[in-house]
Amino acid sequence: MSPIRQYENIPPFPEDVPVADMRTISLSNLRLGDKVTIETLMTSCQELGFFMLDLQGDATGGLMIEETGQLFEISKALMSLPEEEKYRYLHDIPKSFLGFKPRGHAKTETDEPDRFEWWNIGQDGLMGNAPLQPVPPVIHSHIPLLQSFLKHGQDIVALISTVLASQLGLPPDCFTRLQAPTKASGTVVRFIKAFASPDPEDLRTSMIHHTDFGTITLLANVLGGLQILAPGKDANVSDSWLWVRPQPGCFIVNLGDAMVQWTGGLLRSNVHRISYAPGQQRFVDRYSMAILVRPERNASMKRLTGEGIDSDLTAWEWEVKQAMALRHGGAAVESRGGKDARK
Ligand SMILES: O=C(O)CCC(=O)C(=O)O
Ligand SMILES: [Fe+2]
Repeated sequence: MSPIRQYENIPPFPEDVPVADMRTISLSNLRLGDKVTIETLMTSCQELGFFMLDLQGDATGGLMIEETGQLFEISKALMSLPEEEKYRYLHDIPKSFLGFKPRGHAKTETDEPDRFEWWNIGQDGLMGNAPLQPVPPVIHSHIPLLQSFLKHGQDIVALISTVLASQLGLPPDCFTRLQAPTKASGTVVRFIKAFASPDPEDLRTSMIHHTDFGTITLLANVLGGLQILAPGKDANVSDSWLWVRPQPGCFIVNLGDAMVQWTGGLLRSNVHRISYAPGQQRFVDRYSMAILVRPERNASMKRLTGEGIDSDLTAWEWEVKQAMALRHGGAAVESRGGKDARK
């Protein structure tokens, strides 16, 4: 999503790039149980695994629009800290994914260094499930804001999870009870800075193609740069990648691999990446922010419906395995689950 004022004073998203045809779901209509909205949600989660969630007109959504605007400012201050200060909060993979990931610590698909930084703030510390991770003062002074943003996000994720479970004929709480915010998990609030790409000779990817490995991701961005792999297309062909046009007042929502696993492939997690931003936007640093919800650490990854192979791993074991593949450039280039769009 993006608070409307973030769209001021940035170069425009160009009109002449191929964009993904993403459906927009009204949060307010979803909450009201509107039949068409629910069906659209279900279809989006089966065919693309991505949709736009319009927060406007919903009380919680409105608060999140405000909070996102404030958090973007905090993210800029955070990422502008001196390098040596940021390194004091370096993540400790695979023991912990929390904290700062410097530029170049992962690879792109061409085996070159990535060009983004992120900073993961764990839900456990924010919820009091665990001591708060070490954070610099710019974050420490805004913990209540982060907590409020996270709680509102949890509310939205629970709503989506419940609707999807019901549509699949499962107990409505079957997903929410595997991702209770009060239980230890790998859920994070993530601040991302993808660096400007002014050099026309160097337009490599910022963040390698991947699928998210949790359940549901809520993403806020303002500049373009996010690309999704068109269903059925080859990741190695550049035409297969579609830009996502950020929409003011909307979150981009996508499903992760845990949802595919639990539903035996009935729902889809789609490959995506951060490319350079399109048009004149590539001359500007790009900030994005996400809540990446993961199952509880000890949640079973056993299938709840559908067909396919069960997993005996716990959610935490599963995530570590996937994160290591991502770090070494061996990330999945295939979307998982779902069904092809009707022609
Ligand atoms: O910043 C973005 O647009 C996408 C980030 C992303 O895919 C991730 O953090 O998993
Ligand atoms: Fe992602």
